[in-house]
Amino acid sequence: MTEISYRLPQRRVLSTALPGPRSQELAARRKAAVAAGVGSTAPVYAADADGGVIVDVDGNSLIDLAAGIAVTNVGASHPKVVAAVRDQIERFAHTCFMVTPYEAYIQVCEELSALTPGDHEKRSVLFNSGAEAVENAIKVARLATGRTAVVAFDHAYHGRTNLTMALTAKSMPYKSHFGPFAPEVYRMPMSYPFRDGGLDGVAAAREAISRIEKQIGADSVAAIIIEPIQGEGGFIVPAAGFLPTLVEWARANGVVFIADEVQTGFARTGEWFACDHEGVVPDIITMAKGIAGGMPLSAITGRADLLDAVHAGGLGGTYGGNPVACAAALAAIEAIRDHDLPARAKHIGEVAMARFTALAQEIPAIGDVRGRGAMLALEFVRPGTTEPDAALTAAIAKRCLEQGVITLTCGTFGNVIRLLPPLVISDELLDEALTVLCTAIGDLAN
Ligand SMILES: Cc1ncc(COP(=O)(O)O)c(CNCCCC(=O)O)c1O
Repeated sequence: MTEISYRLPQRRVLSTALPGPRSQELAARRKAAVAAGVGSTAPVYAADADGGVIVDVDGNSLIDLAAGIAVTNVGASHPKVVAAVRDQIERFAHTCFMVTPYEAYIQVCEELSALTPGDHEKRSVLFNSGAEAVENAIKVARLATGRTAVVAFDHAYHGRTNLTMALTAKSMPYKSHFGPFAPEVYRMPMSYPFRDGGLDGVAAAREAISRIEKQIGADSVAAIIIEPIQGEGGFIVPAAGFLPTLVEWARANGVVFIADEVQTGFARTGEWFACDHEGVVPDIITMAKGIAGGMPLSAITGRADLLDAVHAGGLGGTYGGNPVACAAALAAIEAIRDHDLPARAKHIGEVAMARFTALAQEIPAIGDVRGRGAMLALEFVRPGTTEPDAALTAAIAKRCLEQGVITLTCGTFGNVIRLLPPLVISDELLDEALTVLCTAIGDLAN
C-alpha cells in the first residue's frame, strides 16, 4: 500500500477570527453577485486544500470533516489527480464524446464494469452530476421495461432537477415552491431502525412491497431507486435484510433495482460500494462525488441488456464524461487502490465509532450513532425521547466551525451531524477533529 503524503501541513491553525478579513470582503462581493439561494456551510473562503485540511484566504487552516459532501475521498489535490488533469488539459479540454470520442471515457467505463458489484456483463454512460446520473438511470429503466412508475423511499435524496426532486423526500430546502414535479413517483416507508422501533429489515421490506403491490401494482413499476445508506436524509443504514429483500422482489417482478451510490460510493463506507456490505447486486448503480477526486463526473453502470436497449443517441449530453474529468477519475481510482482507501475508511469508522459510542453513554441527547466506514452520523434528540433537536445540532456544528473544524449536518429533521472526512486524513488530524467535535457535544448537550 502506498503511504499517503501531503503537500500542505496537516494542522489546525486559526490566525484570525472566522471569517477573517479577506473572507468578509468576499462575502460582501458575493452578496452583490451570487444568488441568495445558494447557501454555504462555512463562512470562510477556500484558498488551498490538501489531505484533511482546507486553508482559507486569511491563512487559517481548518480540519475538513465534510470532503465537499463526500467528494474528495482522495483529498482535494491528490498528486496523481493533479498530474492527470494537467496532462489532459494541456492536450484538450473537450471534443464531446458524442462528436469525437476519446479513450479515457472507455477506460473509465471499463473500470466501472470491474469495480461495481456483480460479475455480469455491464455497460456504462458518463455524465456530470449525480442528479443527471439518476435521471438517466430512470430513463433506461422506463424504456427497458416499458413501464412508468418509480418507487423511492422516505428520507431519500436524489438531486435537484425536476425528476430527482420528485424522488427526493424533504421539501425544504430542496423542493419547496419548485413544483409541479414529475409524475409517476411513489414513496414507500424506509427501514430507519432508530425511528421505526428497530423493525426487522425483512419485515420492513415486506411492508414496503405490500404497499407497492396494493397502491401501484408490480407490473406498473419500472424501477425501485434507493440509497444503500441514505445520505442527506440522515445517514440512515437500513436494517439487515431490507435491501436484499427489495432486490429479490424486484428481480421476481421485472422491476429494475437502482442503487444510488452517489454519496456512498468509491470506498466511502469501507467497501468500494455500499451494496457490497450485504452482497447486493443492483441492476443499475448511479455514481458521482468520490469518482473523480473532485472533478465533476457521474456515471450509471448497469446490466448490458438494460443499457443497450436504448436506441442510438438516446443517452448522452454535451459534457458527459468530459476528458479532463475522466483523466481525474482514472487517477482517483488508482489512488483509492494505491492507498487501499476502503480499508482506510473502515479504520476511520472504527476510530470514530469508538469515540461516539463512548460519548453516547454519557450524553442522552445523542439518540443514535450509526453509519459504515467513514460515513458516520450522530442523531440528536431531546433526552429520553426521539424528538429531533435541530437547534442543538446546529449549535454543535457552529462550535466546531469556531474551533476550526468543518462539519456538515443533515437529516429530514435537521438533527444529524455527519462525519465525512477525506479518506486520506491522517490519524492525528482525525483524532484532533474528533476531540473538537466530542468536546463541543459535551459542552453544549449537557
Ligand atoms: C445519494 C445522492 N444522489 C444524488 C445526488 C445529487 O448529486 P449532484 O451531483 O448534487 O446532482 C446526491 C447529492 N448529495 C448532496 C447534495 C447537496 C445539495 O445539493 O445540497 C446524493 O447524495
